[in-house]
Amino acid sequence: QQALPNVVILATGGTIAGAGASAVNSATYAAAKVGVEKLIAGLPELSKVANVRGEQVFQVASESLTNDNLLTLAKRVSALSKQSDVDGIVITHGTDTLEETAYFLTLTVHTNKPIVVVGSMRPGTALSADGALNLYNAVNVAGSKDAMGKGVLVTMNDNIDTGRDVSKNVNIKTSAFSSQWGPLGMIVEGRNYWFRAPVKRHTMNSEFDIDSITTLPPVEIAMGYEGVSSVAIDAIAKSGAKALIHGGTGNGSVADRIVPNLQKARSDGVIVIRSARVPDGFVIRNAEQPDDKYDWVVAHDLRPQKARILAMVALTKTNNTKELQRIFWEY
Ligand SMILES: NC(=O)C[C@H](N)C(=O)O
Repeated sequence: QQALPNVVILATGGTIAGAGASAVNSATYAAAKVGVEKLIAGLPELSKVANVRGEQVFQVASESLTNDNLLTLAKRVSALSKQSDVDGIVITHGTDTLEETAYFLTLTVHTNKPIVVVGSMRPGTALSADGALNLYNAVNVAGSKDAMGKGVLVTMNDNIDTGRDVSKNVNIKTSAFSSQWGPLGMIVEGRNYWFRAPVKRHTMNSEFDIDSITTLPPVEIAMGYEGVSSVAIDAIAKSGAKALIHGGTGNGSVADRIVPNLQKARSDGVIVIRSARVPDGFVIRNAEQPDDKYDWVVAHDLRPQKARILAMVALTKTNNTKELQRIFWEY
């Protein structure tokens, strides 16, 4: 229909494409089973809000996605966003790493058009399955003029969150996703209600562009915990990783016995980035550790898995630690 927006659904798998043996199987099921055409056919309400077409990009549970998958998906999103017959793009995705893909797209796709990443916590075969409404909301937001220029968005459980801030904070339950700095708004019966807009650099305003990124450097994560040893750090430093994210305790603190190992990693050329394992953590530069002296970078408010995404993207442009720190403040 001419008056309706054109929305493309890129399907990648996950629980939103999952199927269980019975309606009571909300947690025991196989992810990534149902194809995109069947997802669309199962939701006739979509045809009233947008001209929808689907593409099956992958069919995997999101915990198994790779860096190459990320590049393939982002390049497809970028190409579609340049087409005049595409008004918005929805990506159906498993929820386990949805926040990482959403942040990667936020950083690398240059467009004002709405990009919405969506998943579900229950397979479509389960009682009170959440995927249909989440997808309906995603298509609505992707086809909305008022969603333009707000970066990559996530529509889970009636909320509209930014791809940058949102994380999976709960499993099993449908209230899985939330943002440290709050949602941007919510969607009810196909209408968007906005309350705030992102201020961190994203999409059109990003210095990174997926069209000129061909590979991502290896970046690994080592967690901090009581009784931590240097085993993970030493192994990562020797692996050829370009950066090591330390998911530190509390304010991104580092056990005194592993500080020399991190210093050694840095002097061997590995970028050391201090993050916090606290879900709503925040790392202050030169608090807890003398980052200037050690030439380390701090991850600002990013969780280890989000810091890894930004580090990979940033390292495609620079390995200067001052520049990397600027990037961590700005994105
Ligand atoms: N709810 C989900 O989608 C979980 C699933 N393991 C996935 O990420 O693909």
